Amino acid sequence: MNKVGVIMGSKSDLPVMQDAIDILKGFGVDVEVDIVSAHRTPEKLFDYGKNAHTRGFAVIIAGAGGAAHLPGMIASLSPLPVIGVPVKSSNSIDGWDSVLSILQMPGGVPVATVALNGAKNAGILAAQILGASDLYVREKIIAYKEDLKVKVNESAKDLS
Ligand SMILES: Nc1c(C(=O)O)ncn1[C@@H]1O[C@H](COP(=O)(O)O)[C@@H](O)[C@H]1O
Repeated sequence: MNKVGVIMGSKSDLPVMQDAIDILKGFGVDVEVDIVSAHRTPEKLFDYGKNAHTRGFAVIIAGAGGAAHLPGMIASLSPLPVIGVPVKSSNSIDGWDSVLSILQMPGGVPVATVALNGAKNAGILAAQILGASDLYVREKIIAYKEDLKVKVNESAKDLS
């Protein structure tokens, strides 16, 4: 099965990015996690972006805070779909710096951007991309959606 690469600019992003890792593992998807920084490890960034598609990855989730250039730079180098997770880092401008850095990509280089700290949705979206051609993962997504519905309906029962 194809893997999902989960990368982040710093280990300090891990508490947020863990949500993507957990949900993907729950769907039975292989995940490889790494720290890659456009600013601090530019050579590693270049190598990762150029070679991810030859290493068995089908989708890349990239999370970063502040001047979050990691997702966009990976998208510029890789033919794979890139999902960007804006992370609200400790010295951020309320997370807006990261949101805008990841969201406002120039035409031709898309990054599918989720909400601030929205790593869980990034994981679900990555699984859905795999599920377009992988029946096993698709069935997991269908079951997940069914479970969401059941939980909401059960929570509504408690109201009366
Ligand atoms: N935005 C980037 C990039 C990048 O875009 O390549 N590399 C690190 N960072 C971000 O800097 C913040 C603070 O990092 P530290 O906690 O290590 O100081 C993190 O949220 C990281 O994603």
